[in-house]
Amino acid sequence: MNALTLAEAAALWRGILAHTTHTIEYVPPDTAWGRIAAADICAAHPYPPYRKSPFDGYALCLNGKERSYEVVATIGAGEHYDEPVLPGQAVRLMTGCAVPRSCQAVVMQEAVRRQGKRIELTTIPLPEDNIIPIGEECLSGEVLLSQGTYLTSGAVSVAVAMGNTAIPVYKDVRVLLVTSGRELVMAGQERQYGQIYNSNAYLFQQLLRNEGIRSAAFCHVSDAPERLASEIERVRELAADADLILSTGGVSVGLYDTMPQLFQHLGARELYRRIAMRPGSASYGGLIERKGGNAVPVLGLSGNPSAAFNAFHLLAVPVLRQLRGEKRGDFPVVTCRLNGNLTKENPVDRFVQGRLSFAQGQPVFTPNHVVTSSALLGLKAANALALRPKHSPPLTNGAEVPVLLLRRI
Ligand SMILES: Nc1nc2c(c(=O)[nH]1)N[C@H]1C(S)=C(S)[C@@H](COP(=O)(O)OP(=O)(O)OC[C@H]3O[C@@H](n4cnc5c(N)ncnc54)[C@H](O)[C@@H]3O)O[C@H]1N2
Ligand code: MOO
Repeated sequence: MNALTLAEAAALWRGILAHTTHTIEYVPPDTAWGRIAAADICAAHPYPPYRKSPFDGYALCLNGKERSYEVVATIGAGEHYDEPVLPGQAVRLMTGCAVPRSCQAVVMQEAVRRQGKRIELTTIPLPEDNIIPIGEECLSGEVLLSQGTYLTSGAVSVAVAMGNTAIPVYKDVRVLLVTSGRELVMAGQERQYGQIYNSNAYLFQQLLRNEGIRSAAFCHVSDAPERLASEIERVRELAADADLILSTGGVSVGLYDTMPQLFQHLGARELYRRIAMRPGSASYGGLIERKGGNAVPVLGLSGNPSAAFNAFHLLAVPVLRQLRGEKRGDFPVVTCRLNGNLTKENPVDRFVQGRLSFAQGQPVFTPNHVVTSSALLGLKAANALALRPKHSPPLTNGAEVPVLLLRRI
């Protein structure tokens, strides 16, 4: 059986996906969240675009050491006052207002005494005091978000703030998610003895959303031999417009582990059948060539929940990010103090599931209570994987351990 290390599999996918053709489309900002910038997104104007007041107060046309000013106008944010303001005159203005051109400083309203149309300053400001200059944060034409950036809500807000109305993004990747096994029932269905809920379907759908995939096509196959032919046809139809096929379960050596067979019928060329890591070693990789289009990666991940979670992050996320055109898609590695013991032998690379948290400001890794492939309950809080390379020694409480944080930072 063809087993690769995780590094070998990752390099194999990187090489294959380097040939991916990405299509650009322009979308309204409210649909850009989670998409990947398909071009550098630039500022259409400087920021701020005008001399801006950070306070509710008064803009002054300075008049030497004079403390008494005449208030000649009042403006709110969005309004502007274009009449000349003479030395000794002031304009009452609100936070965010454009400071009138002939004013040199702003004073907060708390720093003046107002009487009728006049104000009395408690201190005399210097020129440019309390005025945010044009272009303090960026100049017109500056690159705000480079091509390949994952668009967070903050990134989208910046693009909008800087005058971008149509956001260039890569056409989204269509994912087909397949689960397998007669023992599985969906939430809300009646569970018979010997059956369990199809929790991976819900796990993967949300993990895909975290990656910006709003909705994935979903299909469950029973793994019953007598249904294989019809199920292959059903998956074939759904797979016709998929850019990535992701499955969980049915990839090991059991009699009913029929996913590799199913993938073969879809025209997949097998790349590997096993990854030298724990958990998640039961893992299929394949590729379906498409005439005139990108080849479709097929990732058949283990059905065991913990193994599936690990393999999703370690194998599927890098593939998905590259397919979507994201640059810099790696998870960060954080050196943590171990809160617990990692005593298992490591005959192959091991990725121990657990939670990264902080104690007195220092990162701490707490392994899940049960760390087998089939473990389930640790998933409720797992956000990290401790890296235990092949042949690395056991670690005890308090030791330093490198940890992959399964989050974008
Ligand atoms: N004789 C051998 N048996 C097994 C081997 C082996 O090398 N020789 N490998 C073991 C390893 S390691 C793993 S991991 C599992 C992987 O099995 P599959 O990926 O084929 O998955 P299934 O057999 O379909 O299911 C395994 C386990 O997970 C449960 N499952 C499956 N799908 C879901 C789902 N969508 N939601 C929740 N739980 C799911 C399933 O009921 C099984 O309990 O094989 C070992 N066996
Ligand atoms: O593939 Mo299994 O998850 O190694 O444990």
